[in-house]
Amino acid sequence: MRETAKTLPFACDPVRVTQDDVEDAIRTILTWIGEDPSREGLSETPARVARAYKSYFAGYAQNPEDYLRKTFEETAGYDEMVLLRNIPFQSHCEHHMAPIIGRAWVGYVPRSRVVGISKLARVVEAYASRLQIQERMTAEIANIIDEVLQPQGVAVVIKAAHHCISSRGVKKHGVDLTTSRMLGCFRTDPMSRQEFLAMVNADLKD
Ligand SMILES: Nc1nc2c(ncn2[C@@H]2O[C@H](COP(=O)(O)OP(=O)(O)OP(=O)(O)O)[C@@H](O)[C@H]2O)c(=O)[nH]1
Ligand SMILES: [Zn+2]
Repeated sequence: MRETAKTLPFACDPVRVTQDDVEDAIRTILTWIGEDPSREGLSETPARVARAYKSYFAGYAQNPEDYLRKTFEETAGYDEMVLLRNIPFQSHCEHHMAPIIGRAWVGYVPRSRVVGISKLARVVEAYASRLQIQERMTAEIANIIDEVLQPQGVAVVIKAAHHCISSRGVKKHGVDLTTSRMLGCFRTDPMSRQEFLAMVNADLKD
């Protein structure tokens, strides 16, 4: 019987997949596209690709919740919107493993505690460093901030270009996908929503 991902001994157990297994898989792909994996220029490529994948998908080893655990309460009662704008990210689509290159806007209205602003970007980074569809990534970022910080509201907008529709398939360049998730006051209060979207739109005009 031909070995498939299901019959291989390491199936579904990432701990048992070795660097050698990954390099073999890359050599298989190189052969399949018509290359000679043993030629000089490609001899180190399987190891490089394995390292690159570790980096692209570092988010599987991260728990985004952890980034939001440390909060600051001495805010003098600050209860207006906190908005981190234009957060660049790169991800990969789960259908083609092709790059998704985009920007995120993450806003929230604190109840009593605020989080270090770098942590909002770290949450984006952790979810982006996994195979994604943009809708899920958008929801995951908003949901985790809502769960851990329990703010008055959370709003997330993501605008991204999907290379799977530009470099292959339908081959449409210059097309972006915009997604948003509004929770709490951003969902129920049109003024909060408008204030947030006005800032996003101002950035999108730049
Ligand atoms: N909703 C959504 N779709 C995505 C995202 N990234 C990629 N896709 C789409 O996922 C779909 C996968 O569709 P399939 O028909 O199974 O794959 P395919 O035959 O490669 O499709 P084509 O890209 O049209 O060639 C494609 O329409 C992609 O454009 C995303 O973040 N969200
Ligand atoms: Zn895709």
